[in-house]
Amino acid sequence: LHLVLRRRRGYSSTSGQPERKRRAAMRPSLMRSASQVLRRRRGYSSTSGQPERKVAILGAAGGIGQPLSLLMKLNPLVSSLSLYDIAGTPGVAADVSHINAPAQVKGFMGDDQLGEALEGSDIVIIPAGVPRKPGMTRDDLFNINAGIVKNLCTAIAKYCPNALVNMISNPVNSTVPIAAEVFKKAGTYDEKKLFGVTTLDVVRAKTFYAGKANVPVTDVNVPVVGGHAGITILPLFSQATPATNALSDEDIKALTKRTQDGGTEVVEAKAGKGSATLSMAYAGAVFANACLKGLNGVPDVVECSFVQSTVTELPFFASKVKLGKNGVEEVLGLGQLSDFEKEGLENLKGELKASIEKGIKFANA
Ligand SMILES: NC(=O)C1=CN([C@@H]2O[C@H](COP(=O)(O)OP(=O)(O)OC[C@H]3O[C@@H](n4cnc5c(N)ncnc54)[C@H](O)[C@@H]3O)[C@@H](O)[C@H]2O)C=CC1
Ligand SMILES: O=C([O-])CC(=O)C(=O)O
Repeated sequence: LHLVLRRRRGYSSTSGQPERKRRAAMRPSLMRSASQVLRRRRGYSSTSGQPERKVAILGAAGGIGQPLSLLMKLNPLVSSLSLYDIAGTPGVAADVSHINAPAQVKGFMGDDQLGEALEGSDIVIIPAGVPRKPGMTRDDLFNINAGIVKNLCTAIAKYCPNALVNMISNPVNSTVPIAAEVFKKAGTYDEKKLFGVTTLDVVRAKTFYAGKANVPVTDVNVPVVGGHAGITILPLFSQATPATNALSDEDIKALTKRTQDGGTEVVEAKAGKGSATLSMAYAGAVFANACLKGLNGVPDVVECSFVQSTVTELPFFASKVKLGKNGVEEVLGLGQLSDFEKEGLENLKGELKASIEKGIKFANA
């Protein structure tokens, strides 16, 4: 009886090993080791079979940086995690490095370690810079954050010009154009590799829609287009899935406004102690994971992001983007818009254009 039970559970009647293992053991060992050597030479990990991927986080000791470091350490697609900040990274790196997940963690602090932090990176995530306090707009952060982003991007152009850049630092509507100009000047600009992270807008739109439409939040998808500040954030609830006719025009207006003001809602609730950090770390990890999957050749990876674009007359615009082995594979169009969304689109263009131009002007000053 014991033997019959073991066989039913998938154990071989002869070796006593589970069938899976026994089949692997029968493969010619020479062929196996030759293919392993080849895969390792091509940059594949010897243990996971995934390509080796290095992710650097700049601003890793901050409110977003710390939980984002934790989430990226937990991502099985990351083999090397480089944590950079102007202060505090030795502690964050030591702490995160004790987690028994595969990524090798190293901390880097200060300008002279920035090059080493960046070298060989496949993805650089930038949550460096100051956050808002109540009463401020994201544009009020420009004076400090524009310079920080400019310096960090100058180093990226030098040390890892082929990396995908995930820009979180605000104002995203200006910091992404700043990065583009810095890379153009350095001769390294590739529009397929520069992303403004707008995933938190999508995360919020999904959560708020699910709550109002009373549908399971994990099933929900909502594209969010435009930019990442106030009215430039345009959720397309007419394209939300699962579709519902339970929402009135007033409901859609209220959901749109709540999504646009989501950042301010958190800033006010934190009452001077910064802006969204935990939900942003989650959103940043979702977007970086999508970039990693794209790099690794997973098909049909689509996320919204603020990228160089011809979807409208503006040079940068957030919309659905298909991610691939080189970053952006395709910038997808807006699809069918409701009249309310068409009006929102026209209304956002002035502010978004001005923010983009402000960034370009700063980088070239
Ligand atoms: N894209 C988005 O959806 C969101 C963007 N943000 C933005 O993210 C940025 C960071 O926010 P928090 O983490 O809350 O701020 P924080 O002040 O807690 O952390 C920022 C970190 O950046 C570091 N830093 C400053 N200058 C640096 C430099 N030159 N190189 C490397 N690191 C440097 C600081 O030392 C600090 O550890 C802010 O600009 C905020 O507005 C925040 C939430 C959402
Ligand atoms: O509102 C802020 O300042 C931070 C941010 O971008 C967001 O939470 O969407």
